[in-house]
Amino acid sequence: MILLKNIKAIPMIEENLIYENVNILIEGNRIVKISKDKIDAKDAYKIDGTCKLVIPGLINLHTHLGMSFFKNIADDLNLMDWLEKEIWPREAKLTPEDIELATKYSIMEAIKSGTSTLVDMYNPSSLIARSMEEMGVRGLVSYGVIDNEKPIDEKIEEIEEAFLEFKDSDLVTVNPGPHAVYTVSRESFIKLRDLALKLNTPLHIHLSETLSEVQNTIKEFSKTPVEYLDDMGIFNAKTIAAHCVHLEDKDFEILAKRNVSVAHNPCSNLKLASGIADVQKMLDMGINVGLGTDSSSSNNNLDMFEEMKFASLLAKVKSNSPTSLKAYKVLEMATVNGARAIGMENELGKIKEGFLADLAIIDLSGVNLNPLNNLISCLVYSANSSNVDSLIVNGKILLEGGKLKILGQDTLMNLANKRKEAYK
Ligand SMILES: N[C@@H](CCSC[C@H]1O[C@@H](n2cnc3c(=O)[nH]cnc32)[C@H](O)[C@@H]1O)C(=O)O
Ligand SMILES: [Zn+2]
Repeated sequence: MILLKNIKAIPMIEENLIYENVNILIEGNRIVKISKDKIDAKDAYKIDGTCKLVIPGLINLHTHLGMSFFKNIADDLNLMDWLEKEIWPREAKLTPEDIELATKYSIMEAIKSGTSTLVDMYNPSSLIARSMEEMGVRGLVSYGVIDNEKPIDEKIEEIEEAFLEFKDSDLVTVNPGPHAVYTVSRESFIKLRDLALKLNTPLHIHLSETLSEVQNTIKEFSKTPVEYLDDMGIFNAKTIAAHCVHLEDKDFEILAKRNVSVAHNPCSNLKLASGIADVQKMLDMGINVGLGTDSSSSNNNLDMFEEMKFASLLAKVKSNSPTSLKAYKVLEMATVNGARAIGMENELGKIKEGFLADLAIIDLSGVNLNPLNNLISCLVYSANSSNVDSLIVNGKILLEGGKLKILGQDTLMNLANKRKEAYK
């Protein structure tokens, strides 16, 4: 049992609602009681909430955890130059041991920035899922598929095996992740969709990220990437589509009608000069939009606070209106909407009795956060990951007082700095 005592909370159950002073009891992996009155729980581990704020753990809806060795070595390029000239040749050399180390490094970075759930796209899935379990975070582990020499049927077998291996896991689910329309054939797309339907998992893809992706697809198939996938029935599976930067009006309509969730990655889109997604329009049309960082090689960190601020500021410029994407809406993207995208909206993304105990605690004493006025604005416009004090995932404390409770931070950092040399 864990008891958070006298803490401020943003429960994300009603716009702008703040609990000024509450007690929250966690039993097992759930929040069991939230009360203004004293909660008696003698045996509980107590966390003093003085000068602290608790929010739902953040949900990073799109990332590639295995890419942390490539941070800050392939900057200032557009997507295809970055992938083809710099990233794919290096990824071809990555050993499974190094993918594990890079993944754990990224998970550490995520934990320290208040992220409790990660939606990843990489492989091998069983290794990534195991790394998430070992470090205690929640995740959707999408097996990234790019068509190559390895037959698609073999990959499908691997995905199914990994899915079954983690079927009973409290933390992770394995699912298919066809990379994009320019790397995956029609036949593979359909097989991976059928697999997602069979396993009852989401499908995770990159979609309409750059103008050239859209132009090439129109040239080849006389359809936008969104239309091309829709005509194939891909969105029959519950889809998480990363980016959606270049959409035509009919594309917005298709995404809304087919209940596709979008993972918005503002920093990566800016850094690769892909463009600015029209998030306000998506939200206005009822499209579920969450927030992701993409990898730490195109971002170049996994700080969801930075991502929230960029999302809000960019939406204002994009729609030429400062009232676009107000702070509370961005916070929703990083919590409630992320939970909806992975089908967990009834137990994740809010601070509510019965919900899973995934909570991030912010230390409100930071100089950058004070003088303290509106707590919601403070989180989105003033905070960064260094203000994260603690993280609880599935009822377990992973970070406390800014310190990792599990794997040694120094050990991971030293190992990663040594191994990165192999990929320069
Ligand atoms: N190499 C794997 C597939 C990995 S899927 C994930 C892929 O997405 C790539 N990636 C990372 N960020 C982006 C992005 O923003 N757009 C498109 N691809 C990306 C990443 O480099 C990686 O190759 C295989 O075929 O077995
Ligand atoms: Zn990506």
